[in-house]
Amino acid sequence: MKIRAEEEEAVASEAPREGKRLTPDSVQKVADLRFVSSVKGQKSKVSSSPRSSVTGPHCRTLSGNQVWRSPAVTCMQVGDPAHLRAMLRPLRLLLSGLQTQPSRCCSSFVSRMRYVNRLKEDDEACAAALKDGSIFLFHRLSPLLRCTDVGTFSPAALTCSDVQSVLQRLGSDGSPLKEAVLIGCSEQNQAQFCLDVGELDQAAVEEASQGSFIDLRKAFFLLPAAEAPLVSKGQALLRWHQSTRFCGASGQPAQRNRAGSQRFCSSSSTVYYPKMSAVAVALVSDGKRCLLGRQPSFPRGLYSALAGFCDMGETLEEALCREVAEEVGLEIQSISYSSSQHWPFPHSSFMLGCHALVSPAHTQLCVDRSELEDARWFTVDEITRALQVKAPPRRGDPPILWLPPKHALANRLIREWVEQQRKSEGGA
Ligand SMILES: NC(=O)C1=CN([C@@H]2O[C@H](COP(=O)(O)OP(=O)(O)OC[C@H]3O[C@@H](n4cnc5c(N)ncnc54)[C@H](O)[C@@H]3O)[C@@H](O)[C@H]2O)C=CC1
Repeated sequence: MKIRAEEEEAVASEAPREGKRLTPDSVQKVADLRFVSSVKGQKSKVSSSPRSSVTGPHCRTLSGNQVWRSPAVTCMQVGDPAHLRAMLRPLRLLLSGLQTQPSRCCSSFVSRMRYVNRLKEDDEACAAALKDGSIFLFHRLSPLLRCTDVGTFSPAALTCSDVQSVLQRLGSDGSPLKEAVLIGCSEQNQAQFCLDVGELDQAAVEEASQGSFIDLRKAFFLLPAAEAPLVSKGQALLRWHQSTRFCGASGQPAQRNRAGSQRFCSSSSTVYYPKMSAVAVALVSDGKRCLLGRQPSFPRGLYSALAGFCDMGETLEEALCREVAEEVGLEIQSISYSSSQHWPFPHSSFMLGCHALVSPAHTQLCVDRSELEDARWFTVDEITRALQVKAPPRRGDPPILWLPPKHALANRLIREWVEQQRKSEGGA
């Protein structure tokens, strides 16, 4: 693509350089300028009409915060037979945009994702973004939470200067800030980082930052569903850095990039990226009942969907069929994918959730007691009652069924199954 001199200048003026901060907006402006240039380039190849000129990209909001951008609008002289067509073009584009994927999308979501991607690649831009960003503190992998006015909990988002003053107050020179790891970008276009201050006294940091470090197992379930993934991602990245300081090939220290999205060993030229283990989780049904199992380590009364780590080289379907065969001795007939989740316990897993069907003629369980303490079929009424239970059963309480918490993918699969059963009962 050929960009003319003044456009190159315009692109350069928006492109990040020394002393100029990279923001989601500047990333978008550069993309816009390049886009206009590319349309001009394409136009001159297709048509050389002197009456046509490109004025710039055209935005319109279709829904929510999604802003779909149509190709650049071409201006025509009034009186030109093409004038009417040109005037109707925005309407045609809007209508076609409702039916098909537009050719280009520059929603604020896209800008944020591109911005985060740039920060991962550009150490200087990332260091600058940290100064304006928000930082989530952890102490030995426990996130800092604050209690809100309405009694709920929220991860404490500190500014860089807040963290600097906390560090200074505790006699630190501020160098721990270099260990901050990029986790994303907020909807307010602020880069988000996490930082473990485990070297400092926990109570002193809590006092200085007006929050409490809470173990992730507890924190995860105290937080609203929208905020729990943020702390779980932060913890997963910090844990990965703490356990991947050295190269497995050379034994030499592996250096991290500024964003903390990778580590590199210059001795063996190996790049390391954060890792997750793939786990298949399935809610097995025979069409009328669903199958749940429990491990001896589960809290009293808790039953969950069957799950297992994917073996190297296995597909999701193969892993599910193997796990169900191993754990309860059943053969799966069909699988439908539901959704996925990052699960931080005990270490990062990438959970892939499915619904699985077995033949109603072959539902006899043969439980492998080395894997599961128990597995049972439950009716939709039993599950519906269990979904109403608000607190786990205490010692001495009569035995009741207790289901995984709402943040867990297994809970989602169970709710989806109940909904599906109710629908088919209604349809029957
Ligand atoms: N979010 C959710 O809704 C659910 C999450 N889970 C999670 O899924 C994971 C797997 O579940 P289970 O198999 O029941 O757990 P598990 O912890 O009982 O693991 C079973 C066996 O897999 C092996 N293993 C452990 N880590 C591994 C790894 N990284 N890669 C390969 N093999 C490994 C070990 O031999 C272990 O004994 C657990 O981390 C569990 O917390 C399980 C069910 C629901």
